Amino acid sequence: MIEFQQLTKTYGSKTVLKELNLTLTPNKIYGLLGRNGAGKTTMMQLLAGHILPTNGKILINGKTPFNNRSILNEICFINESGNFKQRLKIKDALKIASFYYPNWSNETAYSLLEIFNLNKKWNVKGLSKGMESALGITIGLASRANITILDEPYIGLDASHRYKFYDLLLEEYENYPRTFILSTHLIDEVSELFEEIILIKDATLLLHKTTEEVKDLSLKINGQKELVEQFSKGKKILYEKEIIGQKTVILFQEGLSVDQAKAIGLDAERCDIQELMVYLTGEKERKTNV
Ligand SMILES: Nc1ncnc2c1ncn2[C@@H]1O[C@H](COP(=O)(O)OP(=O)(O)OP(=O)(O)O)[C@@H](O)[C@H]1O
Repeated sequence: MIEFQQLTKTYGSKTVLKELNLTLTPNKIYGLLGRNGAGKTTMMQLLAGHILPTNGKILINGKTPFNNRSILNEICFINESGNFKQRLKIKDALKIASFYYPNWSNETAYSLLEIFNLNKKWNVKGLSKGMESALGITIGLASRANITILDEPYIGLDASHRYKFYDLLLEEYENYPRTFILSTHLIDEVSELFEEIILIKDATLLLHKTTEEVKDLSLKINGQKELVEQFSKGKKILYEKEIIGQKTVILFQEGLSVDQAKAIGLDAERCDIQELMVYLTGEKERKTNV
């Protein structure tokens, strides 16, 4: 169980996270989402015990991770870069990780190296951005850490390797259930993996729900302007666009029915997560349409 309790992190006068409360139950794949600078990496650094909160607490099974070796051995945090010392060879990086993580799987590590076309004798120093990402993913998955945090580790990976990674992640998760926390801007590719979505905006938690719940809060309707406006009246509008008498609106609130919208002659469907995140985290959020 992971608990963020009234967690605040400031850097100088900047509040990066403000009185954040969040509880994560074990063995799920979480998507941590938000715009650039929203505070995702900071949250992950706090969880991984790399930094201390300014106020509030972060607890893993009731204990603070900072300086707590037994908890930290259960957490694998892979960043988008800079995970490994440049002077190491790949095999040394794997060896160090194997000492650190009690559930480490050498078999998984070496099979992933093969999948990602990495040679254990190569120096970390000479790796391309994509290769370094592949090494990060290899260690992240082979660690079998109870809490595996992947902060945009796909940077530089080509599409075919990214999709391979998504498959491998699911395979690992099914065979060895554990908590994965993934931060990404490639939402359309990854959102199917997420069981729950955590959305950070303006230093606060905007939303924490299952992926299905988030989708069910949305409704994209399209049709004759008057009909769309009639249906939208009193509802929260995230987005609207009008072209020659036709209107498209994205609504976001509890209790929106696809069938009800269709019954009055509108095209209606749920939104995909990528589209929703764009509008939910947008600069301007539309108020309720009255
Ligand atoms: N060590 C630091 N010192 C000062 N400011 C910091 C520090 N670390 C992060 N910040 C600031 O905190 C804010 C949140 O940064 P963070 O890296 O957590 O965002 P993020 O959501 O991960 O962004 P991105 O999606 O771009 O990676 C940013 O404004 C950043 O400049």
